[in-house]
Amino acid sequence: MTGKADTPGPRLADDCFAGPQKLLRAEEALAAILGAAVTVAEREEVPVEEAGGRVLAEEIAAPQDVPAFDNAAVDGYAFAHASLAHPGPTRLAIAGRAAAGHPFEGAVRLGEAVQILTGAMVPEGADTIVMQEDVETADGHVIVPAGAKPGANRRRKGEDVKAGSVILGPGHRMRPQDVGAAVSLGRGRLKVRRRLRVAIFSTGDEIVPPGADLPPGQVYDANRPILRALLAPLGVGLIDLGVLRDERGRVQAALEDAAARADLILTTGGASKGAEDHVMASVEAIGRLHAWQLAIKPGRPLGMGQIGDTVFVGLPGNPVAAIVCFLMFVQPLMARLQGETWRPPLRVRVPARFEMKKKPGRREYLRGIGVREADGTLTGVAKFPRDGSGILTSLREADGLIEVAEETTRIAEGDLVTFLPFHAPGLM
Ligand SMILES: Nc1nc2c(c(=O)[nH]1)N[C@H]1C(S)=C(S)[C@@H](COP(=O)(O)OP(=O)(O)OC[C@H]3O[C@@H](n4cnc5c(N)ncnc54)[C@H](O)[C@@H]3O)O[C@H]1N2
Ligand code: MOO
Repeated sequence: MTGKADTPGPRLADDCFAGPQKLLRAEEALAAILGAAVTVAEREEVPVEEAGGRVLAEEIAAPQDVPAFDNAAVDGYAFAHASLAHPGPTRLAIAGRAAAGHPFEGAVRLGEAVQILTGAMVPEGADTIVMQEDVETADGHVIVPAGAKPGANRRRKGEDVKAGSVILGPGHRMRPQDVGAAVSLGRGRLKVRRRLRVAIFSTGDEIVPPGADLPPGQVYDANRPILRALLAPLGVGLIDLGVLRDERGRVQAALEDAAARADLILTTGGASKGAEDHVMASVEAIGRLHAWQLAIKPGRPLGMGQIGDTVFVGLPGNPVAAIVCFLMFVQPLMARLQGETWRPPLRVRVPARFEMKKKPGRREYLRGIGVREADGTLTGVAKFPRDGSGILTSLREADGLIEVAEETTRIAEGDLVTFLPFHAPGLM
């Protein structure tokens, strides 16, 4: 089912993440990532029922109008508007019935009406429909009140989609409404990009797998399960290599294995400058590595590299920094690798319900708590009081990130700040 690669040749330019040696601004880092990464996921075909969440790899055009015929928007009576007396009401003879899937055979003549159900084809000769609740019937006749507008309650052929129009294009991640639209155009199968293969593992002599005993000085491997949870909604093929002992030979073998099987390798920890780290050293030995220092907080160190055609990202070890860097840099990278059109996340401007001072030169991602009225209306954003990048509580309590620009040095209560909500609970 997997199509042949449609991106022949090297997938990545050699040394594509080479960047300047100074602190990289967030937008420079993003531009470098978007500029270097190319689509690696081949096309494949899936039944439309399984296309939800997949990245479309073709244009979807309408071969015919949707709806394909004029139909009733309500249960009621269909007739020619020209039949109505002025001023009304008008008594029309009921000539038959049209139900969804069971059209009325024949034409509706002047002075006649046809009983019609929602979704049924509007019979020839009729152009207007009145709701069942608005009429009276007796002796095989319907009494239509005055005031029906011509064309009332009629859904027109092509009013949803016109024949020939292109409704979706390559790079679009299919949402439920897109799946429905594709089906309504007659599609049974869709060309999509195959799932990205993503390998993850954790290293660190202090890292202990979930659920194990915790000796003094050790910490649980929270980052790998965090990465899995971050990757789950993106629908990837996951290669979880677990927690690796911090030993050069093992780490290098794991990286070689991962590079042979995955499009992307994600690790956390050991990303900071000068770290005695086998992961970074191994990537350097068998591929290329650039130790980026980003002008952002949290999340300064970011290892960007490649092993053959496989992209390597070494996220910072502190969990908050790892998550922020995943959201801001890995998601756009994955979009690129999968041929998905990347769009910047939604940024809303809301009044600050906090104040702060900051040094210029660095972009900060504060953890934001939406201030909401009882009905959910957002009226401002508060900041979680503690900023440490090891304080996972800050993200657990947060509804999103507050993005504070590099040049900003002070935020006063009521100033408009940029808020990036994690998601709109309960909606698509
Ligand atoms: N002298 C310097 N020290 C540090 C710098 C620096 O530039 N110079 N940068 C700081 C910043 S900012 C960050 S972020 C961290 C990032 O360091 P690493 O990516 O090298 O990460 P580690 O040192 O390995 O670990 C940091 C922290 O995260 C914990 N960790 C690591 N892996 C996991 C895991 N799988 N699950 C849960 N927690 C994990 C680890 O125990 C450490 O507490 O460096 C600063 N220092
Ligand atoms: O990158 Mo670090 O997040 O500030 O601890």
